[in-house]
Amino acid sequence: MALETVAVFGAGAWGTALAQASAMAGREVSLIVRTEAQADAINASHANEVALPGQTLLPAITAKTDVSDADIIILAVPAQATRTLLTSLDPHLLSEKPVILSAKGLEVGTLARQSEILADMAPRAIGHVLSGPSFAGDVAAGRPTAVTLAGDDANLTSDLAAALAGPSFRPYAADDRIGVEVAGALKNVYALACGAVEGARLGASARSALIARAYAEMARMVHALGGSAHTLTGLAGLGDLTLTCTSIQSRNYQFGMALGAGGRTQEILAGGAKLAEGVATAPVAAALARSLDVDAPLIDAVDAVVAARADIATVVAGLMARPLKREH
Ligand SMILES: NC(=O)C1=CN([C@@H]2O[C@H](COP(=O)(O)OP(=O)(O)OC[C@H]3O[C@@H](n4cnc5c(N)ncnc54)[C@H](OP(=O)(O)O)[C@@H]3O)[C@@H](O)[C@H]2O)C=CC1
Ligand SMILES: O=C(CO)COP(=O)(O)O
Repeated sequence: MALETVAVFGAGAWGTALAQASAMAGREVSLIVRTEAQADAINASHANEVALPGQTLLPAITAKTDVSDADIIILAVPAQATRTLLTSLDPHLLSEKPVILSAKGLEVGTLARQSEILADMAPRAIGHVLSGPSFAGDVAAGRPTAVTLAGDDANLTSDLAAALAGPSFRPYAADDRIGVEVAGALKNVYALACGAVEGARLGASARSALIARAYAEMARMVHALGGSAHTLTGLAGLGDLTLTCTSIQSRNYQFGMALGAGGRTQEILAGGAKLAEGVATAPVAAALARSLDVDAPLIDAVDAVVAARADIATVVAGLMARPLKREH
């Protein structure tokens, strides 16, 4: 299968960074934007000043409002927009093509993972999931980054990883799509919690305890959903959980800090917060845990705080008062 040309849908921070990584790997890239004005601005300046200010984009990237064909399709819109985007695309564009899902979130209403949305909307597409510790700014600037790329066909996934790999972007091929995408979605929920710990000044010990217990909870969720808990030892699990749960660069962590400082979700959103996928995913993950009968006290705690059903002090007291148990 030819893997020369790439179309990236979604010209936010992550879509632009993945376009840049693809261009660094030697691919010819179409970055699909929503308006001609956006396309003109990006092509004239060789930069996406809205999404990634100050970052020069490689000449192999052309911004467009549409594309008729590409060997590799990357979807990089927010998790809640993936279905709408897929509704608008010509099914022939995706048919028998590798489609890489890069959003990290679960769909409100359906509780669906990104690859379930793709299977629903474009059953002939060959779904892959890309996740791992990777801030858009780092990837676009060529700072060393490693991610997981999971798909069902081992040979194709390895070929895709090779087609996107560059001197500073290293995708590891894997086969556990469920584990990779559940990890990517849930780490945003835990990043809200860790940010809240910081915002409420509960201390570094609390944050590390939270990360370790989040890992255990995530393993229960992945297992219950049919993925492999072993996947969590890798980039999409441990790698992204530690990055997002400890870095103030993370938008989810920043949102959590605002919650921890006493802000309410609606106020923080109204104040112009950047995209924090965990806000939409927390109630979905909580519903999923209930439907699977998985014990998920941390997801429940984040859900309660995000929905303003409880304050941080109350959920922390509740977590600390849970019956003592053996660690494993
Ligand atoms: N930023 C990062 O470091 C990383 C982000 N991700 C994930 O990537 C996903 C996107 O995040 P990110 O790029 O940062 O978010 P941004 O908020 O920077 O950008 C989102 C982009 O999606 C576009 N968009 C929204 N809805 C649609 C739609 N229906 N059709 C077409 N385009 C649409 C927006 O377009 P418009 O501007 O026209 O509104 C915007 O350009 C998230 O799931 C995030 O978790 C993953 C790894 C790293
Ligand atoms: O997923 C990311 C890094 O791997 C980006 O995290 P935020 O969306 O929290 O900024």
